[in-house]
Amino acid sequence: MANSVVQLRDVRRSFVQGDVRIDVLKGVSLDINKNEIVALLGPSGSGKSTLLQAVGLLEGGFEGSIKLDGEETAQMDPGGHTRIRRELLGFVYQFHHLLPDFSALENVVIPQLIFGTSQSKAEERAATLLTNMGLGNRLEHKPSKLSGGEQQRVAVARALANAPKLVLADEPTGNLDEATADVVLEELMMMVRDEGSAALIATHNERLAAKMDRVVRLHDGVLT
Ligand SMILES: Nc1ncnc2c1ncn2[C@@H]1O[C@H](COP(=O)(O)OP(=O)(O)OP(=O)(O)O)[C@@H](O)[C@H]1O
Repeated sequence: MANSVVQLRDVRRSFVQGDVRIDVLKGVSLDINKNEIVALLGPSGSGKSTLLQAVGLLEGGFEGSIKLDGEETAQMDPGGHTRIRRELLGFVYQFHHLLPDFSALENVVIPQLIFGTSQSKAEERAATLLTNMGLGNRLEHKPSKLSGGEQQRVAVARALANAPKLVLADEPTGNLDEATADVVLEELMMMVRDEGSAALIATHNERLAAKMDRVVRLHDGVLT
């Protein structure tokens, strides 16, 4: 479908260890439209991270069809997956994973340089994104000089640096106190909307999920 950034059909994933087999995803189908922000809820261990890994092309071992921006990724080689991750996707994790020796600005510049953007354009965009996240006066600060919420804002700016069509976020505010989590999530959603991206955001927080465009729930290996 022309309007869908994500189209999953009957995605399955099992883990086998010794005699034990766990069927985590038992036939997940999902469409996410351009500009749509979808909350992914489900109890601990229900497979939210596993599903994000499938959509993020971060691991193999999945069955079914995973179309991203209309392209079938299931039979692609790892080079194709790397290209799609770079061109289409942005990631935010529960822990920021910023580069500790680099400033906030540099953390948002570096992925753009890897993408092939010029230094000056990358710096300009990084400054704009960080300013929009309320960090205009913290550009030169290293992560250790920033609070948890500020670090996560930098991680959001970094995820959006290459203008991804889809942001995948795994418990992006799970490590923050309630008030900060609310603000950072609002900002993440605002930035995703401003950038014209879509997002799939795994969370345990029903209240925050209710602020998104749509809620899907993983239960017993399928989405409801
Ligand atoms: N590499 C692996 N090998 C074996 N089992 C795995 C592996 N990765 C995940 N699992 C299992 O798959 C199930 C789903 O895990 P997953 O991390 O996707 O759940 P989740 O919904 O994200 O959980 P949480 O909310 O606690 O982060 C769990 O039972 C987990 O133990």
